[in-house]
Amino acid sequence: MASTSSTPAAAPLAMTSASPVVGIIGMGDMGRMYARRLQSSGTKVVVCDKPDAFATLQTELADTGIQVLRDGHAVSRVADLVIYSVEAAAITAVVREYGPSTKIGATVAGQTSVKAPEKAAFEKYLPDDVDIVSIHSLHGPSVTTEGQPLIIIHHRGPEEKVKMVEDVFRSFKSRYVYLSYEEHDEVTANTQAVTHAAFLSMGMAWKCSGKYPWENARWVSGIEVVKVNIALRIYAAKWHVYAGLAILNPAAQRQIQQYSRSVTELFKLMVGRHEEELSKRVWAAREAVFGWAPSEDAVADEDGGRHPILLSEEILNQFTLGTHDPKSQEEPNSHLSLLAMVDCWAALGIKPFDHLDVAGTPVFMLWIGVAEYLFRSRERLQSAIEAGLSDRVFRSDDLEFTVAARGWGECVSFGNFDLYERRFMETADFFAPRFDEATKMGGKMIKAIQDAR
Ligand SMILES: NC(=O)C1=CN([C@@H]2O[C@H](COP(=O)(O)OP(=O)(O)OC[C@H]3O[C@@H](n4cnc5c(N)ncnc54)[C@H](OP(=O)(O)O)[C@@H]3O)[C@@H](O)[C@H]2O)C=CC1
Ligand SMILES: O=C(O)C(=O)Cc1ccc(O)cc1
Repeated sequence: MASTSSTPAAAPLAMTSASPVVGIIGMGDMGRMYARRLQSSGTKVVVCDKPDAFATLQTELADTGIQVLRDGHAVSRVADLVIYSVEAAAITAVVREYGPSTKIGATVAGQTSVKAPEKAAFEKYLPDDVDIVSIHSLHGPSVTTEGQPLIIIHHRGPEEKVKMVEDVFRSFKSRYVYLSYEEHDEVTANTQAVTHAAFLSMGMAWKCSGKYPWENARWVSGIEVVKVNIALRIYAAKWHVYAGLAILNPAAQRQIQQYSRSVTELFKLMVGRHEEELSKRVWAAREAVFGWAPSEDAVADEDGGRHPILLSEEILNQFTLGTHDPKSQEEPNSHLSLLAMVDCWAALGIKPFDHLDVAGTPVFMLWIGVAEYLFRSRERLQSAIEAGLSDRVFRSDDLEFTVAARGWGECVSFGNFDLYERRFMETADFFAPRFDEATKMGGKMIKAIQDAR
């Protein structure tokens, strides 16, 4: 289905008088990042946010060369490529308002993380004489665009419009990935939505336990450091981004509900001490997802190039939390969040490594990395199973995690944005004092894993 281009660093865009004017509607984190990058590559950029933000935006961007216009009508009338970079829940209303003003022959794109509402809005409200070639950068605004996937969706209009979009974004040096609208939502449900569900559940479980994981003597190993930093990185970002891609993506429900089911079922097997059933299920999931038979340890050079080995002990041990010594004895931990993730992938027949190369976000890459790290060693996996069955100290954390995963599953199934915001923000407030530190460490981890690949 997907095809990717591996020539991100092609010749720089030659700017001529015929170069397209790029218009950006929505100057939040992503809109600003796009505007600045495009402007510095020599593209003419016109932007707007809501009309009440006009004056402030004009002052802020006064010396940048980026032209600030009053609203989306003004942007739509002059831009050859219009990019809607607004909240997913707002896309319908915003396109309904400004779409009809789009210049004849222009091309329209959206940055929204979930494409079903965007596609419906474009088809309904854009005039027939404009084309649709949408986009989605699969990374947050603080991550370099270089080498990251940039999805391009050719939905309506001639092939040359795709070329125009490719040329506009050439300076990003991103890796172009070509998908349809539907393929986009399927892939991002498998990669982003379910991954976020796991991290959101971890954060909420820690908050509900009333303790910071880095103050707990058990939170010392490399896997925990990744979990904590990525969870905090997600809670430090904007809730609507995660709510939109979970609630509005028709393909995401199945994954998120399965994750919640996997967590609950594995937890019940642990507390019921159903050793045989639990072991059988975990080892079968390992084989289904990673291809390693239960008797087989997976070491990089025995791996026959089947899957990339992403995280090594050296990489993991570069990162520590608090004053803990990362080399100290690892405490028993069921790693319920990871056992459930692999169980969920197995239950849904998802091959995470196939997605990684097409449309892996940095967060997804780290998540597969730690899952693979736990599962590739038979000893590590066996001790997680044993901890799940017999460790009593950790059980209350696993209970909180199970309740949190069920809660996120329900919240998404209700489609309730207000509830999502409340759950998200209450947890975010608990962790806020550590956001700066966690975001920096999360950034370093992402860089370390990318450099190691
Ligand atoms: N942040 C991320 O990591 C990524 C986000 N995305 C997607 O990109 C889109 C933007 O995300 P992000 O920049 O993070 O979110 P932000 O909330 O930072 O930006 C959205 C901006 O759009 C503005 N806006 C809303 N309605 C209008 C309107 N009628 N006219 C003009 N501007 C309007 C918002 O104003 P106000 O705040 O007043 O509502 C806000 O400034 C989302 O769809 C998101 O899913 C994609 C990739 C990564
Ligand atoms: O990497 C992730 O999953 C993130 O959390 C950052 C992110 C958020 C929204 C997107 O549409 C793309 C990337």
